Amino acid sequence: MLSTSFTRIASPGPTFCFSWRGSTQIVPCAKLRLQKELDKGSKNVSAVPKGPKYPWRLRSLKRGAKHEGGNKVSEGQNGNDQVKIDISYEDSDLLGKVLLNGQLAVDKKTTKEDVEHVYIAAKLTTKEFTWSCMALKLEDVVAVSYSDGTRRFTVHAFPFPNSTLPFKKTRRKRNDCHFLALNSEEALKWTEAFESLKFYVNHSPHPLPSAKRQNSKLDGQDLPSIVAPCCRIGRAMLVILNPRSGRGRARKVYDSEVEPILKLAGFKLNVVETNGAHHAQKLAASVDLSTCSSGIICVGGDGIVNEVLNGLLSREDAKQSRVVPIGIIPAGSDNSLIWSIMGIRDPASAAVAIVKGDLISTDIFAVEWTKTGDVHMGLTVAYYGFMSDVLELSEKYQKKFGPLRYFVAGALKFLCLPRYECEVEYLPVGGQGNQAQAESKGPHSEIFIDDTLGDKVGVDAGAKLTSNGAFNHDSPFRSASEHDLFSGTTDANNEPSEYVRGLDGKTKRLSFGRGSSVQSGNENVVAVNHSVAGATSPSPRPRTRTKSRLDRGWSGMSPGNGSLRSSWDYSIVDDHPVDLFSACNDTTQVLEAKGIAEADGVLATTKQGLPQLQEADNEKWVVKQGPFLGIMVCNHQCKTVQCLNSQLLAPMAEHDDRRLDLVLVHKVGRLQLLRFLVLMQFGRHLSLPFVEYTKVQSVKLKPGNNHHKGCGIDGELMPLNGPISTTILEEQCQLIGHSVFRH
Ligand SMILES: Nc1ncnc2c1ncn2[C@@H]1O[C@H](COP(=O)(O)OP(=O)(O)OP(=O)(O)O)[C@@H](O)[C@H]1O
Repeated sequence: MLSTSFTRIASPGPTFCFSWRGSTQIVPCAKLRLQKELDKGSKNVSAVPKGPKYPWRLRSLKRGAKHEGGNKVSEGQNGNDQVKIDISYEDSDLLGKVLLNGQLAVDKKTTKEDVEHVYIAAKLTTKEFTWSCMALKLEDVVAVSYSDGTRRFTVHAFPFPNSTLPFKKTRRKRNDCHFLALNSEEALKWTEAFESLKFYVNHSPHPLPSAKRQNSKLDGQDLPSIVAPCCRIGRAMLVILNPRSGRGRARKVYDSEVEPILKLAGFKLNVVETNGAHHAQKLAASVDLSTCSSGIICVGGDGIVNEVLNGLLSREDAKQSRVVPIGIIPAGSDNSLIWSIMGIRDPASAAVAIVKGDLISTDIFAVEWTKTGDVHMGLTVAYYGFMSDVLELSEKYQKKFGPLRYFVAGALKFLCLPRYECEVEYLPVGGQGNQAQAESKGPHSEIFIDDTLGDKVGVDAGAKLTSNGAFNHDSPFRSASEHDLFSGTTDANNEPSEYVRGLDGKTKRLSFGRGSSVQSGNENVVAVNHSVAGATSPSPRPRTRTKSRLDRGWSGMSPGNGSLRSSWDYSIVDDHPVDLFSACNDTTQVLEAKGIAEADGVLATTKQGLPQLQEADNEKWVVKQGPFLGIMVCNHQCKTVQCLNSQLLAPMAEHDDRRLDLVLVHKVGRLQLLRFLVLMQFGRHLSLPFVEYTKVQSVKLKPGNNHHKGCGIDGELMPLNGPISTTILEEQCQLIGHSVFRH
């Protein structure tokens, strides 16, 4: 059902309102056109809103006539003054299914006896509540109040006020609409209809009958003759509020904008203010879950949500705590999580979303400190480099500048732009690794595998090799499965291709398990480290050999883009440790070592059927090292509300795709960094040649010998005193709310 109406109100101009997807819109151009038509006294009214937002068309609608499609056009009571066009699209679900039709009067709440209530047609659909030409979107309705046994009820809504100014920030405002039903049974029907739509009904007792009321004719009809609907049991929630969030106004925001909504909707709230860092984490780790059965609401920034998540997941009863839903009230500096996932950034909208009670499953990533085994979970982004330095510096300015502290710290860091040496290893999703490499436009010179050869063997010809890739034996980037590989398993995917099968014996041996490509920033040499079992494998002897076309072709030559995990590389350096960040100019040494290792038939002898082998079969780790400006591992788009609305760090990220989006920003000068920051405001920074973007399953990072010893996880500064690895967890967490993009 699509309802369209335009009304001439007080001033001469008619307003043209139409409802589309449950929202009432004013169309200025249509308004003008309609006004012209009406002023001309034309009997034909043509309103054709254009564009994808308004896919329907009204053409040549004659007042009082029947539209060709059978849609009824009814004339208003006052001739030209009010015209209501009611277009029924029976098959469409624009305004939802009709639940209840009836007559209601707007309760003027006056004590005067002689006030006459005019009953008008009202309708409740699954999307809207309409009476006369007024409409309330149900997504704005929070609760209904009903005085038992009377014919009065109130619908509490928090809609956005209509604003004609495009840049004006609008806030939801409370709008209580009071109604009088024809009798108490009718009133109960209405409240029951709302309740069937999962709205909370506040039942207040019948007001004590005053002498006046007892005499009243109307109240005679109010006598309760039916049982009141049973209202839902109040939902118990723990509210953890960070009073220092944002500009330190979280408490005020909560009291004025959030609590009234939650209380109206029947929530039982236990509000606790944090008294310092990690308080929220401790609370979430120790709270009795039965006291917050409906979830925990975090009032603050992303940091407080992160603390609550980590607290919940650290519990012994993790099975139960993991499913505790988390609600977010954005009162912090940034609130990237709720803004990116739900498109909500004002506290009242967040509260309304919590009231609706929908759940959004969101991926969780875990950052593990390899040396200590410590794990910290995150929902938004883990980063290292410029951003973590800015975060570190910004903490100094928290009190002085509030949310602006990031700008101040960013500007200061920008002036003394450091370089961040580190090694990044990642596992791309679905063979993206090679593609990512092929498309990589980094400023470093790279050597590509011979395209012709690559084509011939049916591998990704784009796989490229750069060098500098020597890794220490004790490289941290070894997960459980890597250890298995490390202990000498081969990759099943590294069976020789048809092409390789045709090669001579030595070359054939050399063709196993290529593909771990190492990209370095600066050197245009090739390093393909291939190796095998540490302890059990014979010690590979370095041998000098010149780089041949065939040598270059080794990398990535296994069928199906088979690449060996880079962990294979470590073992070869086992006996020949090479400083990670020293330029490995003598790449031939590495190549040679690889050749020897394989020539010695180590691969064949070390294959063992370890359980993780299958899992590792198709994994192709890509290693990059060199100076970077930033390494960001994003779990969602990472929008921020700091600058423009269009700013997003990872434009292609999804919060629930079980993937991480890796953004690598190579080291560039200030001007280029400025370009990056500006383009990021429009989400167009990926086009820059020094930016790489890959969807990954896992990322490992080993910081170089920098002075930068911090990384950020969801805005929390963490020490980075060793290598870390970031992976998506199997489990997801539940955020309370829904995406506004859905509507
Ligand atoms: N009472 C408190 N006093 C000082 N710090 C606190 C207090 N409560 C929590 N914190 C710390 O403040 C950190 C940041 O809080 P939060 O993320 O809520 O606000 P924000 O930094 O303003 O917002 P955002 O993270 O979105 O930028 C939390 O991680 C927590 O460690």
